[in-house]
Amino acid sequence: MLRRLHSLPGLFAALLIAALAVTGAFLAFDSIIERSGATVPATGQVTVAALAEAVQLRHPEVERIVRTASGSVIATYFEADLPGAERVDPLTGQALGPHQPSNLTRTITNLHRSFLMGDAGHVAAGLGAAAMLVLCISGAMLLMARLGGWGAILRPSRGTLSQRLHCELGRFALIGLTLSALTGCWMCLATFGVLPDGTAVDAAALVQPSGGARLPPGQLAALQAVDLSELRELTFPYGSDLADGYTLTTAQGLGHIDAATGQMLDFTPNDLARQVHETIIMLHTGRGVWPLALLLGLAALTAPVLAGAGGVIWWRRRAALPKIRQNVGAQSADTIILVGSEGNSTWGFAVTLHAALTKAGHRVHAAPMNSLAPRYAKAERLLILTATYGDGDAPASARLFQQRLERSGTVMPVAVLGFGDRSFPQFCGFAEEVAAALRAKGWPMLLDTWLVDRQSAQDFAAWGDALGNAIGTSLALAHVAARPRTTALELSGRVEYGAESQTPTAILSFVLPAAGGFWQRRTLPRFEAGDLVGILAPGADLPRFYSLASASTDGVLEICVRKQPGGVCSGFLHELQPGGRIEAFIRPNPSFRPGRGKAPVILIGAGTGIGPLAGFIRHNARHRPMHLYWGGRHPSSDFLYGPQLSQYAADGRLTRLNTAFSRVPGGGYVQDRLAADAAALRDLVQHGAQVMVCGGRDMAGGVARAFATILQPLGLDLATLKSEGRYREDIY
Ligand SMILES: Cc1cc2nc3c(=O)[nH]c(=O)nc-3n(C[C@H](O)[C@H](O)[C@H](O)COP(=O)(O)O)c2cc1C
Repeated sequence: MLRRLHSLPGLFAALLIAALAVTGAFLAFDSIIERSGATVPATGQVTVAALAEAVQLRHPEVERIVRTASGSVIATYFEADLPGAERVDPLTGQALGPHQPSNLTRTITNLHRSFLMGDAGHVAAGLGAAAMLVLCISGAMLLMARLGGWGAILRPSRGTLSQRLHCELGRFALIGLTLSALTGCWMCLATFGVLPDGTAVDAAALVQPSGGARLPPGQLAALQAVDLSELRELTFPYGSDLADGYTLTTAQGLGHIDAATGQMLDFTPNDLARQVHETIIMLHTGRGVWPLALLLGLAALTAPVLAGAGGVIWWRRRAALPKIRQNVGAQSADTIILVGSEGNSTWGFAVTLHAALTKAGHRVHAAPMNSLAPRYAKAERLLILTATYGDGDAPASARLFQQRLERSGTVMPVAVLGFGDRSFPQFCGFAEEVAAALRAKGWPMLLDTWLVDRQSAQDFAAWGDALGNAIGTSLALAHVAARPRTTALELSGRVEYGAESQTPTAILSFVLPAAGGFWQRRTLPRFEAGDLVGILAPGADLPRFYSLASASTDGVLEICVRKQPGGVCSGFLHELQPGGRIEAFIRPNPSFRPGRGKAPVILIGAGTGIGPLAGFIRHNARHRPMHLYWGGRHPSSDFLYGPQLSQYAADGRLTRLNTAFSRVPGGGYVQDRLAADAAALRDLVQHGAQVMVCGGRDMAGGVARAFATILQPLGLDLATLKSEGRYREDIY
């Protein structure tokens, strides 16, 4: 709901808001420029009386003196019956030059207020401000949910470039945009009289002027008592009409002054509505308060970029979701299917289940797990299908589920089906965690938690039978996995290692095959080091995933593959000769990338885990401190990337290389090197270092234990570091 609330007005109002924001930014910077060019006397330095006298000496037929919010003083007058206007030096009352309001500023002001369309435009601008307010509030809540609460407001954001851009800019501009939107709504409502603006009506003076001979303005006591900084506008008495007096508008109110006695005849102070309205205008425009104008202007400039990045995120999310036919609304469905997926294969199973239940006469709603609603009006059961990622962690579309479950007020029979891979120790760990959380909240279980290994269609069909029995509907779940869309790549080079230690390992480089036709891809799909490539070996239904050691900007797709005993895909890749082809697709892995900034990075890996770590170092063009701890068997047979690492250390991309070889006399493992370097590592952590671990499960376990010990004296633990995104793992 929150996401929809954030994306729908975002999409509809993107153009409207972008126009308001760009024009608003122009006006904010325009006011800063005007302010920087204006001379502003100190309080107490100049009285309105002195200025009025100086101006009238030069222009006997002066009509009005106006002081703008930016501090500029403008005088209007008649000379030989022709109207004139000039800018006035507030210190001396001397002319600074003719006053020529900029046409551009006027046009942009009107564009900003009403899109040059009168009342209809005012309404559109008001709706734009309202949409922006909804976006700011829903965006702030989404941001908090993403970062992990208000306490984590400064935590670095993660995700794709557009997600990070949207988060970081949104966080920077939140206060400015919210202020602009809120005050913009207020001003629009005030324009149409829905809210009071307390506009003072200049009625004639309540007390009649004496009608005597006029004194020079410099001698009028009521004007002598007003400091220039208080002035808004001073209207001079008309021509020779002795019954006419001065009208003075100040920050406090409006009064009339007898031109002969210099006495204030009456004074109407601004009422509360006027004071509030003026404060709102100041908060909206930043006029007179240049740091606020700067904040508002910069915040407004981010709005078009936020809209663009938000649009990309929305489009990607939409494109990634499978199209489900006859997906009933959440509040009308009798069966809710919630899906936790990262690579979308679980969605394929959900579609099969949805179709079977719909065919059996149920009204079914399917959605990501993150969309768990606080209540469902008609639902009789909830079916959760979820994959597991990381080391027993939630997939992307389920990260908010447990938080939402905590707040949910609903309870109904539920069944959890886990999707995972038995080669991971936390087999379907997240599904088990979700089932336990539901039980703890008192949700009755329709079935025990079932687990599906490696997307097995048989496991799924068996669960379908059990579910059918439990709900009294016969379900035949025949799932045929959709083959991912792949790109053909050609092996361009291989470097082999590990022959002596009986661990054949190869660094394989792939390129696009030479163009074979107009329709063939000409550039590599986009990826970064640390992303995953799924490779479908000939005849295999399921892809094997490898961490990428290169980025697409390198022009090659590079992976490190160790030959597994009996491994279909690793065997196929090791047999592949230059020119041989693979079918591959990219799976972004944004959670395994060095965070932004200059903080040091501690890279830890063993064996082929060096792949993405070497990629990170290769792309460390800014020479941010990078410390590599890597473990292998023997330096002469399997020192992967040995020559490149020496090169990186020499040119400054790698700060320190620490290797541990297990098959040399007195050798050890990478965690031993960490323990020996505990003090230096603690120092790096204290300087904000991020730790990135890549490699096999046993190594990762040993590293985690070693690091927990290293952190202890700092009063830190791994869980804290992980929650801050400073301890990231890519384990296989
Ligand atoms: C990087 C990565 C980490 C994984 N971690 C686990 C895990 O800890 N436990 C598990 O059972 N399966 C794990 N898996 C396997 C996935 O859960 C499994 O392939 C699932 O079917 C993927 O579903 P999806 O395509 O809908 O995301 C992992 C897969 C990948 C690519």
